[in-house]
Amino acid sequence: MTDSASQSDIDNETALPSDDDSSSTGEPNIVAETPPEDIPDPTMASVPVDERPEPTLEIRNLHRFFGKLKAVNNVSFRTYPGQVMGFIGPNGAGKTTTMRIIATLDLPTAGDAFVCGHSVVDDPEKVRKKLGFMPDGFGKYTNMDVVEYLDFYARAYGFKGEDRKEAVERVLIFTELRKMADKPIKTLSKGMSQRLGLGRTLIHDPEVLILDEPAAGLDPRARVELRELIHLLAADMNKTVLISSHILTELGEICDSAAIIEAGTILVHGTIEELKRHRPKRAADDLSGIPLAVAVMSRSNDLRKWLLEQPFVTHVAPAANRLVFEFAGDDAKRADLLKRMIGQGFAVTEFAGKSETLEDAFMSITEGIVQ
Ligand SMILES: Nc1ncnc2c1ncn2[C@@H]1O[C@H](COP(=O)(O)OP(=O)(O)OP(=O)(O)O)[C@@H](O)[C@H]1O
Repeated sequence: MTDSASQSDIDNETALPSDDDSSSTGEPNIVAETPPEDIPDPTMASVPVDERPEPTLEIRNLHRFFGKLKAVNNVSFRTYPGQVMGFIGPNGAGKTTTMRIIATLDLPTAGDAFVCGHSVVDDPEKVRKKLGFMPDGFGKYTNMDVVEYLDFYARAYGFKGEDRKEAVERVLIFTELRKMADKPIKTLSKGMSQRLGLGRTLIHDPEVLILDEPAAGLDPRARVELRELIHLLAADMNKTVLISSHILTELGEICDSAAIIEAGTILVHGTIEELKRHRPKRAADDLSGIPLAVAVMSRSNDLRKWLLEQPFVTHVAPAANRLVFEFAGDDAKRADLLKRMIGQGFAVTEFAGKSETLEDAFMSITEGIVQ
């Protein structure tokens, strides 16, 4: 897993601009790129560099400034065929700006992105053939039928005759919109409408899919259905999917890795398991530690008071039928704490590390910075 510390190490090694370099002009002053072998790559961490496949999506030192606002500030990552990567961050973090650049709808202030080896700066036409982009909000021509809409996009991508019919049919079947083919778009539910948007993105059978908040506004069933389609695209059809969301838990089940971005900078990039285990670096005088949970058959209030007096224990709080607290001691001290607790006559039924959710990770990694 990479975090902001290692990213800044890379910056120093490659003489990328410090914040101060660009504050007066709003222009980054890039003099060297991150060497490809140093681009964050959590899913390939255990694969020797010379045995790794070619990435289908590679973002290299991407910057996009709007005046002095650093909407995207030195973002780098890679993904591969058959992988789903989550792009997670609060509002205004820089997700859409990054995705628009990958989709060749905007140009970077500095840096580059490569789709199947083609540069978005130098070869946008080649990128567009390989890439499908589903934006946050998209026009739907609501008076058109579903089939007309898909046919329109198939024409736009240059399909003719039987090939066009086949492309539309393939998408209708994949998105399970076949039975809605002749219905006007305005009669579709939000979930169906999002599936149609995904279908439009798939009409030219791209290798890389960029999906900006595709699950926003969907009810739980529609979310599950969309998630299933995205899983199929990667697992069965070997596509690379970059998907953004505010909600980490939503992506946990389908993503191979996720990058958490805030204020234009990737804070952490890792596999989902790595993100769950992530602990922010703490100041030397910060006494808080790993979260633990303890349950007792009775005398919970007494235990709470007792815990508050113990060394290395902080943040004691009741949660459901348990007490949760943070413990800064090592394993031996943790074992000693349990021994003394039992020695005090507490009937302990559970003493364990509190399981971390992706939401816990998101909250501990991001700070709520708004630029
Ligand atoms: N064309 C533009 N001109 C000026 N500022 C912009 C422009 N586009 C985006 N921004 C700013 O760049 C920052 C990043 O915006 P972006 O839309 O990429 O964030 P996001 O992570 O996608 O947020 P959300 O989840 O709300 O969509 C924001 O502060 C936004 O206001």
